[in-house]
This record gives sequence, structure tokens and C-alpha cells, in this order.
Amino acid sequence: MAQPSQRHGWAEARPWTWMVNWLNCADARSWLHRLQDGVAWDQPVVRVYGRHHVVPRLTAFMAAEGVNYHYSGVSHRGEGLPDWLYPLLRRVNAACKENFNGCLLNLYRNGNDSMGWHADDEAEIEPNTQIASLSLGATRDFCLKHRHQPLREVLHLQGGDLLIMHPQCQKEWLHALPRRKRVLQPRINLTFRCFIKSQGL
Ligand SMILES: O=C(O)CCC(=O)C(=O)O
Ligand SMILES: [Fe+2]
Repeated sequence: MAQPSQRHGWAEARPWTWMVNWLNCADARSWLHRLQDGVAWDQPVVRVYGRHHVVPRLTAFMAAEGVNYHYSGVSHRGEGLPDWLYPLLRRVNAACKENFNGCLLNLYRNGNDSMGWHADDEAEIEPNTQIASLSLGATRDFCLKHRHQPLREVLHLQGGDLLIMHPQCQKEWLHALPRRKRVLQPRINLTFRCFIKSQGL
């Protein structure tokens, strides 16, 4: 019997590639600790529909000089990628066949921290490039829903998993990381992105 999605012609392949255990346990744990202790984490205030909110997680931004990135009233400026990130960046670049020049980092201190529905479709991101999302630490549910069709997915992302979001993922789908009260351990997520550099740099 055809699945409902096939009967309605919605059986196209999903626009992402999920690489489970892309980093082995030891590497995933050592990157988690290094990032937890070595990154200057911040808790920005964002403006959404004219109201100010403290984001429910900690964040950091790392990018090449000349990259400027704005979302929800928050501005980030690239100051060069740190040398210690390159061994990881080279592996992510090779897995995705991209040349990422920036990374947004999120630290979810426990299951109370979250991220709402959105797509990473800002004008500063190079069109038709992949976004690579590396998970470290606690397993969390990563939810996706199609913008126009009744399609939803939940991926249980574990420490060491690499999720490659293809360009259609931002065009046609939204994603979110909902609160999960039972999760007590921290999780770090890095999203590697190709940013358009400002003119003249
Ligand atoms: O934490 C995650 O898995 C998602 C992060 C995310 O969507 C983002 O940084 O844009
Ligand atoms: Fe995102």
C-alpha cells in the first residue's frame, strides 16, 4: 500500500543528509569540553516583532574578517577564525565539499534551553550552499516542518552527528530545537556557513 506521502506526490527525498557518529565518541567529547570552556559565550537580547527577548541559550560567532551577519536585531562581525578550529573546519569542509568561512555556535545548558522555528535564509549567506550542523553533548530532538506541505520530521541528534542541510532545506522547510525538560546535560551545536563577504575585503 502506498504511504500517504506517496499517494499525494510528496515523496521527494528530504533535503538533508544525517551522518550519525560522524565524530567518534572521544573526539566528540574532547571538542565539547574545549568549546564549553574555551569560547566566550554570550546571551544576546533579540528583537522579535518589536519586543525584546533574552535568547534561551548561549551563543558565539566565529567568522573570517569581512563577514557581517545580522539576525533579529543582533549584529555579528567576523574577526578571523581561530587557529584551533581549523582541524575541525577542514574535516567539515571535506564532508560537505564546501569552503565554510563562518560558524554560529549554540550552547544549550540543559533541556530548558531551546531555539524556535526558523530557516537560515538570511541575505548574508551565499545562495545555494550547504549549512553543516555538528552536534556535541546531550541528545536533543531536532524538528523540521515543511513550509507548504503537511510534512514533519524529528531527528534525535546525538553527540558526534553531522547534519548537512542542503539549500532546499532553508527554502522549503523550517527547523527548531524545542525544550525537553527531562534533558539535564548540556549540548553544543555548531552551524558552519558560507557567508558573503562585505565589499572591499
Ligand atoms: O541546535 C541545533 O541543532 C540547531 C541550530 C540552528 O538551527 C541554528 O544555529 O541556526
Ligand atoms: Fe538554524
